[in-house]
Amino acid sequence: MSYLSHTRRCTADSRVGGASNQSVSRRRQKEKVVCFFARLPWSTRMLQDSEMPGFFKDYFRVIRKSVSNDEFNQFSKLKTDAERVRFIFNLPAAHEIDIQTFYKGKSEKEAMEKKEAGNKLFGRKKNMEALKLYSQAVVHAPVPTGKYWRLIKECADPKKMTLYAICLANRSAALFHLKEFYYCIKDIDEALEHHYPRELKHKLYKRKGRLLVNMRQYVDAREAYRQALKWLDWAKVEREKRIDLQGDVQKWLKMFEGSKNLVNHENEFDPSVLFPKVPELCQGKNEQYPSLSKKITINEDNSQGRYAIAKEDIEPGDALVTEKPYASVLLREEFGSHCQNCFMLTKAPVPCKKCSSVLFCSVECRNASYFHQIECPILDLLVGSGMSINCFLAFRIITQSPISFFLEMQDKLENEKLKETTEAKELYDPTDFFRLFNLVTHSEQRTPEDWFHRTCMVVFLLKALKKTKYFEDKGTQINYPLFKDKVDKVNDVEAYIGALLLHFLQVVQFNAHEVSEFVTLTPKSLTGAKNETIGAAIYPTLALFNHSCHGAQVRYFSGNRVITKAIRHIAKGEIVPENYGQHYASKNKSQRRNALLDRYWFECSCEACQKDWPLFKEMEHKVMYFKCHKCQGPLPVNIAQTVIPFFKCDRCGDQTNILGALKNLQNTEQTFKAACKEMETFDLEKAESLLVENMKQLDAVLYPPYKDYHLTQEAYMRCCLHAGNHRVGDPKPDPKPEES
Ligand SMILES: C[S@@+](CC[C@H](N)C(=O)[O-])C[C@H]1O[C@@H](n2cnc3c(N)ncnc32)[C@H](O)[C@@H]1O
Repeated sequence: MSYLSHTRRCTADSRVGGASNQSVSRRRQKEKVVCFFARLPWSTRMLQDSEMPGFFKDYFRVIRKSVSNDEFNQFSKLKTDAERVRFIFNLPAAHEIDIQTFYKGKSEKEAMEKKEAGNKLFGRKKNMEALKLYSQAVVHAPVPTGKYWRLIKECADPKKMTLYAICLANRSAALFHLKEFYYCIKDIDEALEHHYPRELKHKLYKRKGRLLVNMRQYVDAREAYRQALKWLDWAKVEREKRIDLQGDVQKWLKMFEGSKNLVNHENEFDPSVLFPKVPELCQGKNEQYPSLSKKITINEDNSQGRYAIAKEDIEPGDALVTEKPYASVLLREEFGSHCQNCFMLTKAPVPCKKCSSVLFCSVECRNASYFHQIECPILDLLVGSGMSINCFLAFRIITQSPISFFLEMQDKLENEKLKETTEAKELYDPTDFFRLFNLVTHSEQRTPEDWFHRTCMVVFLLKALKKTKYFEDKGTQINYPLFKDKVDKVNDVEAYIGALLLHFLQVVQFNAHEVSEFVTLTPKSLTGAKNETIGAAIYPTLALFNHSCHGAQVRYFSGNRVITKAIRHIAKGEIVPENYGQHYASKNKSQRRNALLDRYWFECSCEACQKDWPLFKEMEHKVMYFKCHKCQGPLPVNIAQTVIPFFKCDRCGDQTNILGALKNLQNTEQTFKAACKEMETFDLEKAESLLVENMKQLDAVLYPPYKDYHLTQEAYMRCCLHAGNHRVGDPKPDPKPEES
């Protein structure tokens, strides 16, 4: 369900993420076996989504063509990001496109129509349907900002001024009947803050009073009834009716006055329950890396950079990471249904005050979204450029903080000792800008063409940013001339922001993650369920995990917060890897290694690559690797030819009788069957714990790869995904498979 009636139309030709999603689904079609590991689905090297229309392609071509070989040589010798930005900015060709701002503004007409349609359904007690229409009305209604008297003076149309509040109030009535009390109160408060007609206010306060009584918030309820009584003086009703209404309210007030110790009981309604539960980290928070479990720490070496390792044995099911993103961006096609700030599905959306292009789940999320105040007038321009979601993410890192924030950082960033100040032993705070800044960029390996392409994108983004109020922050104007109207000039502050953008375009290339939501066809079945991408985000601690084609964690989300849990045993001292979308069971070694080299610029040498593990469909299990009872070393056993159950370990020389292990394997079968039953009856918590037990049983006996372990992991991951962001509905359709 989208509350933005024109979002879908608009996405057909100018989506940020639509085409990316197509490529995800396409990949999934091919990877029927493992589909929950994907890191960033869109090509992380590309600045523009290759499948998307958009003018950036042409913009880049024009600039590149305008540069002579000599000029390009000059560019390739530049050393700093700011120099590169200035170079491209000073090219006349960079100013050949005219950047226009454009608000997808409010529509009084549309709001009125939706409200009227909602009223009809509400009158027929179709509250759910009415709620949807009222929500659309709320999104399209002009939001009066500023003081009432000022708006009157400016001759604002009084009807226009109250429309937003009336739509909210109507929606609150539908929410009341749907017993969605939390959202109902939120709507009432928002309506009262936005010029709800004073002659009707008594009704809203009375509704609020009833709700608060329901929620056992008696002190607040008394205040709401007092307000109702006060505003009844303005009600346009016959005298008798007024007396009636007053009597009703006074009855409640008397009841409150009469009761001793009137209190607000503990509010059962905690808004955090709206989010999927975030588990406690296994053994609690790591003191140095608060997003990690105590069982993990971060190491560093010359060949692999930083990576996570196990400080002690990790078992399947252990919660290893929970982290809020430093920045996140919702896919364009989710704009009509999810909150821009926290990515939650919105039940009663709150719109931007100026445009009707985006939604928030609450006033709090709207207030927390400084980035949208900046991006609002250029959102369609950015979308129309066809830039990838990665570029959007780099841009968001800038737009989510005011310019003053970056100016304060400037000296520190230029300080050569930056690395030292953020190194070892110190707290690794994922909200710290410097931690983000220090993520991998591989700048030293970039080609001049790569720098040129990236810098053109930066110049486009900078030109767009200059069209907003971003650079109008006080500090900038004092120290630097504002070139707001001079579109082809860049001052020091703008060049500095451009340099940061160039840096973060590189950071997101290697460190961004997709954010997903699990879509089930019905509320109580996982059959046909799919994990779908809804956005992208950057998690400064999770970004420190290196890749292995034999992934060790399932990743799922609560809003835009990431959670990971172990899906296999990892011994103390071993690397705790992530999987960057290249799993051994679904892609062969050369496919994986090529993709990793292409996207992440490293050659994978994980165990699956070194031993060239088979694909899932090719696992035959003639030879299985049992564990030596003494040293845990691998014992290769050819099941078909085995007569004597004793096997000598190559590592320690001891003999192991595998009969016990074979018996245990039979038990694991029972556990798996029991878990499947629980999944069928939809007791996913029970299923989850049986699957954890099953993984532990298998871990005790055999080394991977083998089918049973993989199937257990898959089932477990589905249970975890269901515990995270979840929607019931039709998954996005898979496009036709790619021609090979
Ligand atoms: C998301 S970062 C991982 C953290 C990174 N190692 C660091 O020092 O910050 C991705 C980069 O890490 C390196 N990397 C990841 N997995 C690797 C692996 N298995 N072997 C070698 N390098 C790896 C690559 O340079 C890759 O571009």
